[in-house]
Amino acid sequence: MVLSDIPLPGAELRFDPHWLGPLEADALLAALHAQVPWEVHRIRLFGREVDSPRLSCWIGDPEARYRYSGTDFTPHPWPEALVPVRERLQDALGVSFNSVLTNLYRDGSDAMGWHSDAEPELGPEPVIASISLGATRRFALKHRNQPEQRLALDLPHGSLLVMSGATQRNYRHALPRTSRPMRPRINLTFRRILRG
Ligand SMILES: O=C(O)CCC(=O)C(=O)O
Ligand SMILES: [Fe+2]
Repeated sequence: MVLSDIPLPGAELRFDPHWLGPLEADALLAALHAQVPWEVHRIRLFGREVDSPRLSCWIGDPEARYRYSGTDFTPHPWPEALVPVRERLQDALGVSFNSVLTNLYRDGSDAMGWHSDAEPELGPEPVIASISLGATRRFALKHRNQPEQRLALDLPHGSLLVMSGATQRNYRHALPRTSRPMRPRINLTFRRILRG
């Protein structure tokens, strides 16, 4: 496992395209597909409540309650398949994570719009560890007020992207939809909720 820095002014990004081996990644994808109680979360869009264009599940320790897109989530318990993944991430990064937001993008029309993970309960400089499984999708970052500062990064099966430092304060990110045929993709964003 090799995490390399990705240079982007005002951000702190580390990336390993092969954090999980292909067989490990296959097994995790299959287990999560089966074990996670996938839900359609409601999000606020231009002042209206709509279904989000993906399936999601909020997982975490019991005290890790979280407000996301205007909704309060009580976490689901950790599925067995995620227990060793959390341990390995914590050992590798020296950070303890008490929750993970899982998203299932069923095909290329499932997506996530521009946002930053800057909720107050994550603290001022959160470490967010993002594992991708399944289809390779393009992840985009753009600076809040310097439009020339932007980055697009393909996130392959088994990859790990770590966002930390001022990344959430300075940048928004998104997972755009695509018209190309896409198999399903699962993304896991491990987080630490500071107050219970
Ligand atoms: O699916 C992705 O790669 C991004 C997910 C994300 O930004 C989030 O869960 O906050
Ligand atoms: Fe995010």
